[in-house]
This record gives sequence, C-alpha cells and structure tokens, in this order.
Amino acid sequence: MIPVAEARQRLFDLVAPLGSETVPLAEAAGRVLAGDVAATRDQPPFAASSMDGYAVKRAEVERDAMFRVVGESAAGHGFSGRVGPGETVRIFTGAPVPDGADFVVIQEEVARRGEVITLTGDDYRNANIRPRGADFRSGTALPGGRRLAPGDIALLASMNIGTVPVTRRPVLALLATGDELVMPGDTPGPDQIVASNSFGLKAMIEDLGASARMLPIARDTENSLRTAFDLAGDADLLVTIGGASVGDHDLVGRVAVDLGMEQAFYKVAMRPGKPLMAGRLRGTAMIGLPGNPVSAMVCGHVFLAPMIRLMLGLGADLPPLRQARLAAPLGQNGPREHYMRALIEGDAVRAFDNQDSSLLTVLSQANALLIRPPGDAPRDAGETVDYLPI
Ligand SMILES: Nc1nc2c(c(=O)[nH]1)N[C@H]1C(S)=C(S)[C@@H](COP(=O)(O)OP(=O)(O)OC[C@H]3O[C@@H](n4cnc5c(N)ncnc54)[C@H](O)[C@@H]3O)O[C@H]1N2
Ligand code: MOO
Repeated sequence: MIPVAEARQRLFDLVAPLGSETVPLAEAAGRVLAGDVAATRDQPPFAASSMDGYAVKRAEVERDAMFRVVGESAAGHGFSGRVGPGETVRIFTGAPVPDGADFVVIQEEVARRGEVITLTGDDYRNANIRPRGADFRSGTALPGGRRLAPGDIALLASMNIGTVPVTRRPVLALLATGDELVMPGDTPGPDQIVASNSFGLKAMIEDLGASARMLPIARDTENSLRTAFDLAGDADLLVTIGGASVGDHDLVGRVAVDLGMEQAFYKVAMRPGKPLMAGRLRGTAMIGLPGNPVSAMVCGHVFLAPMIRLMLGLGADLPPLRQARLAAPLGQNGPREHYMRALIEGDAVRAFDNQDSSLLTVLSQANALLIRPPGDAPRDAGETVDYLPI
C-alpha cells in the first residue's frame, strides 16, 4: 500500500495536459481557456455617458445655469457637432459624449422649456462619464489556464472575440464490471443490483469539464473484460469500476496485466478506496476504482478530479483543504487516511455515524469529506480538522 499523496503523484505521471481546439464563443462556457486572449479594442471605445441627461461643459455647470439644446447623442447614434459655450446636447446612457462636452447633468436635475434647459441641482461632483477604455484597453488580456465562467464569456464577447482557444475535453471511458449489475431502468434478477457508480462518476466528470463515455457493463469473465477493454478506443483515460479486490471474480487487474498493462501501483493506504490500481494499457492511462459505490465516488474526488484538472491544463495544484471544528468527538484513526462522509453545519463539521462504503444515502447527504491522517489520535469536539468540500 502506498500513501494517497504518492498515488496521486503516480497518477499525474500517467497523464499530461491535452492540446487545444477552437470553439465558437457561445460554446466556450465551462471550457478551459488554452492561452491568453487579448482585446482588440477599447471598451468603451469612446467616452460614454453613464446616465440619461444633458452633455455640457463642466466649467459652466452651476445651479440656475442655462443652456440651449443643439442636438442629441443616443446609443449607437452620436452627435457629430461640437458643444459650444452655453450649449448642450441631449444625451442618453451609453451614448458618446460629444466633442466640447465633459460633463453630463442628469435629466432629473434639469428643467426644460422648449430648447432651453436650466440646471436645478446642487450636487455636481459626478461627471457621469465613463472614460474611453474604462473597462479594458486594446491589448488587455484574459489569462489562459482558467475555466471560463459566465462572466468571462461576457468579457470575451465584449472584447470582440468570436472564437476561443480551449483545451480539448478529456475523454474518459467508464467500464463497470460485474455479473450482478444491470442498468438503471432495467429489471434486475434476484441476485442483481443496479449499476450506480458509472452514473455518479459521469456526473462528476462532466461537472469538471471532461466528457465520459459509458462502455457496456463487462461480465466477470476474462473474455468479456478483454472485449470491454478493446472498446475503450482512444480515450484519454480508461476508468474501470469494481473487480479490483482479491476475490475469485475480481479479474480486472489480472486481465489488464495479461493484456500488457504496465502497473503504476496497486492498493492505497486510504479508506475507502484501498484496492485502487493504475497503470498504462496499450498507451492509454488506466485507473481501476474499487466497486463499492462510495469508494468509487471518493476516489473520483481524490484522484480522478485532480487528473482531469491536470489534463485540462489547470495544473497539478489540489483545491486547498478547508478547516472546521469537530461537532462531535472521533476515535483513534486506523493506518489508512480516512475520507469520512461528513456534513458542514455553520463552522462545525460532523462525520456521519455509519461510514460503510456501500451507503449512497449517506454520500448524498454529505457535503464534505473529513480527512483524517493515518494513525490520527482521538479527537475531541471543538478540535480543528481538515475537510474537502464535495
Ligand atoms: N478479503 C478481502 N475482501 C475485500 C477487501 C480486502 O482487502 N480483502 N477489500 C474490500 C474493499 S476495501 C473494497 S472497496 C471492495 C472492492 O472490491 P472490488 O473493487 O473488487 O469491487 P466488487 O467486488 O466488484 O464490488 C464491490 C461492491 O460494489 C458493488 N458494485 C460494483 N460495481 C458497482 C457499480 N458499478 N455500481 C454499483 N455497485 C457496484 C458490488 O456489487 C459489490 O457489492 O472489496 C472489499 N473486499
Ligand atoms: O476501501 Mo473499500 O474502498 O473501504 O470500501
């Protein structure tokens, strides 16, 4: 058994950042920006009014001052002339401030009679003008290596970027194994259960910005497993689920080695997730997750997610662990790093009483994995512990 950190390092060694592709901006949300993208224009491209009102010269602004309206500047239709002394241009939000003007009086503080306005306000500190380039200048870059959030997409649109270089989506092939498994919606036989792991993992993988291809469930025979391995095709990562332990029907490791897998490791000092295996099979990175449903999902959070982030070009840094006070005491931990299903309530964390790795009801209620180092001493309520939000 190797420690979790070492397993993660060996897994990182099996994968590498993927290349890039170009996608239309409207399809770029959630993708990882593959390089810096620079604005090709200033925004706003001209000094723009931030309010509906009247554009005047600041030097002439005072209560009761009067101006003659000589034109209009609307968004998309500027005023081509120049504002002279004693003159004003009716202006609207987003419209270019005309030459000669450097101040916008809001219309609520103006009395208008025909083509003449009189200023009625007392406070003229704010010019109500957004300078050219106030948001960004031509050449301002959105740095690569970030997952594009809705706000980034809006910014790229504003920068006039129609197509975006993004990291290719990693493709993960998911291979569930076991004679006992049927697909959700099928009719299980008396000794059968419904496959859940590939569905939970697919959801996690897609949430991370990768794509998941579910292969047909492999039966517990060498032939069925060989056929299934062939179907993995050109996936970036083959993920097997189940058949990883030491039982007579746990064939995944054996068949993979027969097919030429170079094993990177087998068994990790963690709970759940001990019988994890990994290696490279016919040039494809492979990770074999334990079949217990919670074990598979915990390994997804602890190992698959960082591998996917690395392939996406987001680096090898792990999301920082968070800290919380224990709501209830915990006994001595065993020799494996324990990822306990837990609930964050305010600033306290409470581990669920039943940590059996088959309990999806508990996983579904959990919003954190409370992490205990191997051999961790008993802990009192109120002590600070690390957790990973899930
Ligand atoms: N003698 C020992 N027995 C076991 C050990 C051990 O060290 N010595 N390790 C235990 C641990 S820890 C785990 S975890 C499991 C892992 O076993 P496998 O990876 O071989 O998984 P399976 O035996 O195939 O299945 C375990 C369990 O999970 C169910 N399962 C499997 N795949 C799915 C799926 N896709 N969806 C839902 N449920 C699934 C399966 O029916 C079993 O109930 O081994 C322990 N045994
Ligand atoms: O390690 Mo197993 O994954 O505890 O259930």
